[in-house]
Amino acid sequence: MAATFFRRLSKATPATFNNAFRGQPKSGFAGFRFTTIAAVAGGISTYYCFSDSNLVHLDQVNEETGPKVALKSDKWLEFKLQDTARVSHNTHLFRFSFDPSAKLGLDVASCILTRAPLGQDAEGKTKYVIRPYTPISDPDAQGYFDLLIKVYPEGKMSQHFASLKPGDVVEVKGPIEKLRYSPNMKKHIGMIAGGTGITPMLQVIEAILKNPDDKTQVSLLYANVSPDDILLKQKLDILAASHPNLKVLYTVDNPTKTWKGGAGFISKDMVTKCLPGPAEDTLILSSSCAGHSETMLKTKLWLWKMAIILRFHFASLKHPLKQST
Ligand SMILES: Cc1cc2nc3c(=O)[nH]c(=O)nc-3n(C[C@H](O)[C@H](O)[C@H](O)COP(=O)(O)OP(=O)(O)OC[C@H]3O[C@@H](n4cnc5c(N)ncnc54)[C@H](O)[C@@H]3O)c2cc1C
Repeated sequence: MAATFFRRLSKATPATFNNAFRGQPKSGFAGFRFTTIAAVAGGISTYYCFSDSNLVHLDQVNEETGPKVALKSDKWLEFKLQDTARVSHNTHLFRFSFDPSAKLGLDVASCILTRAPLGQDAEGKTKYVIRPYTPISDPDAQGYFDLLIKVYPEGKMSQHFASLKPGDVVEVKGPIEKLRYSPNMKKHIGMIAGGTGITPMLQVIEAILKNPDDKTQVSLLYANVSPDDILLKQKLDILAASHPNLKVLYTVDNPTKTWKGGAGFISKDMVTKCLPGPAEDTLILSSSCAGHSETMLKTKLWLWKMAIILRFHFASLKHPLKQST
C-alpha cells in the first residue's frame, strides 16, 4: 500500500521527498517534546479537552482570506485526508489536502494541533481530544501536508487517525511555534531525537539543507530500540550523503538495559562524542517521547539529568584550568 501511495504522490511532489521515503524501515516511539536543552524544564501538556466548537470550514476561510495560507491559529479548520501509507507495524503517514494554491502556513519549527470528538460532557456538549503533531512535509508545499504518527493500541487520537479513510476530515489549528529558526542563526546545531521525535528535527534539517546560503553544521543523534525501528532512515541517509554539513549518528544501543523507554537509549558518551561543544554559536535541540504521563515523567527526568551532565561536561571543556585548581 505504501508503494502505491508514494507512486501516486510522486506525480504531485518533488522527487527527493518521495525517494527519501521509499522502503521505510520499521518505526519506534511516539509523542515528543521539542525544546532546547537549556529550556528543558519548560514544557507543554499534550492533553487538552475542550467542549466548545468554533469550527470553520477551509473553503469558507479561503473565500475570506485568499488562497495563501491554509492554517488559522484561532480557528479549527477541516482538512481532508487524501491518503495514508503504513510505514511500519505501528507508524503511518497521513497526507491531508487543501487548496492547491495555498501553503499550510507553517514556520520552522512549529507543530499543529489536531482534535477529534470524544463523546459528550454532562451538559451534552461535544468533548474533544486534542493532540499536537509536527508536519514533515516541506512548509512551502502547496495543497497538502504530511503527518507521521505512531498509533498506540489505546491511544485516543492516534487510534482516531488510524480509523480515518480517504475523504474523512480532521480538525486542525495552528501553527504553534516551538523554535524560531533563521538561517545561520548558529554555526553548529546538535540534535538528540528518539523515535517519532525525529519529526521536528527533520523540519529544521530540511530548512537548513534546502537553503544553499545556510552554512549551519548539523549533528543528529537519533536513538531507537532496534535498527528496524529507525524512522526515515533512508531519507536521512540520502540527506547526509548529499550534504556534508549534516552528520547523523544512529544508536540502538542499550548497554545497561535500564532504559525502558520505547525511543531507545542515549549515553553520556554518545552525547559528548556526537554533539557540538559549548559555545555562543552552538545550540542543542532535543525531541523525546511523551506518550503517556509515566513516560513523560521519565523523559523529563532523563532530560534534566542529561542537561546537568552536559552542563558539567561542557563547563569542564570550557574551563579546564578552572577545574584543575
Ligand atoms: C509538540 C509535539 C509534537 C508532536 N508531534 C508528533 C508527531 O509528529 N508524530 C507523533 O506520532 N506524535 C507526535 N507527538 C505526540 C502526540 O501529540 C501524542 O502524544 C501521541 O500521538 C499519543 O496520543 P494518543 O491520544 O494517541 O495517545 P494517548 O491516549 O495520549 O495515550 C498514549 C499511550 O499511552 C498509553 N497511556 C495513556 N495513559 C496511560 C496511563 N495512565 N498509564 C499507562 N499508559 C497510558 C495509552 O494506552 C497509549 O498507548 C507530538 C507531541 C508534541 C508535544
